[in-house]
Amino acid sequence: MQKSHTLLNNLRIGVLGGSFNPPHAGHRQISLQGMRLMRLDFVIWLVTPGNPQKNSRDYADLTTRMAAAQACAAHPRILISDFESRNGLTYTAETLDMLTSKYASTRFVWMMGADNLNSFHTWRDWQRIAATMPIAVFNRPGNRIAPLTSPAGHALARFRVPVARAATLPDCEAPAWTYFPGTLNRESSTRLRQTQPDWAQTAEKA
Ligand SMILES: Nc1ncnc2c1ncn2[C@@H]1O[C@H](COP(=O)(O)OP(=O)(O)OP(=O)(O)O)[C@@H](O)[C@H]1O
Ligand SMILES: O=C(O)c1ccc[n+]([C@@H]2O[C@H](COP(=O)([O-])O)[C@@H](O)[C@H]2O)c1
Repeated sequence: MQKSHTLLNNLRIGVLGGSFNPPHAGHRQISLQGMRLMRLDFVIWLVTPGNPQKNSRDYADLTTRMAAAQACAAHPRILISDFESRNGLTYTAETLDMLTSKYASTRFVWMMGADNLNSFHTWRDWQRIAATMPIAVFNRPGNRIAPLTSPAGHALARFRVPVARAATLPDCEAPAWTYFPGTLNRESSTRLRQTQPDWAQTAEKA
């Protein structure tokens, strides 16, 4: 009992926050890539009740996005969570504070696409986020160079851990981050909303 409890406490978990409106192959691909290269036990898709910088009236409801995420992930080590809505959270800084205080011995890594590193300096308390847990940034078409020279990329440059040492990232003291140039996935929720405008109704019926 004691042994399995200790094992649980030392899990390595990637946290991929997102709107998932709808979820897609790009989310799955970076989750599997992150899992493999950082030796993560699990990746949690943290389905946001609403990105504080987006208009949540444009979203499908949380239950629909969660169900679609479950169907899209279809992987025993990708977990879908409504942690933010259950705890009345929308800002990532607050979410990560609560996660790290609730699960003090879990090694968390915040995961995001390169487009979000470009705008990271506009997030509330972004420096506190960077000081809370290591960050994994995944390349995305159209974002090859800009993220590294973005205000946050620039400010955090000296804390960058080379991708060759990505397996150590979950063990690093924050701030620490790795940029994964890896396989690019062109999928986006924006494109899917255009090509499959009735995706939410389909997900609700499934
Ligand atoms: N194809 C992709 N490659 C790398 N990262 C991605 C990709 N798609 C999404 N992400 C990242 O996954 C996280 C959640 O993304 P989100 O749910 O907003 O999907 P999205 O495709 O970016 O949506 P939208 O097109 O509506 O902005 C974000 O950090 C985003 O950068
Ligand atoms: O906390 C913030 O200020 C903040 C600003 C923009 C985005 N976020 C979070 O970033 C994650 C990715 O958002 P999105 O909409 O690009 O999927 C999601 O968890 C959002 O809540 C957080």
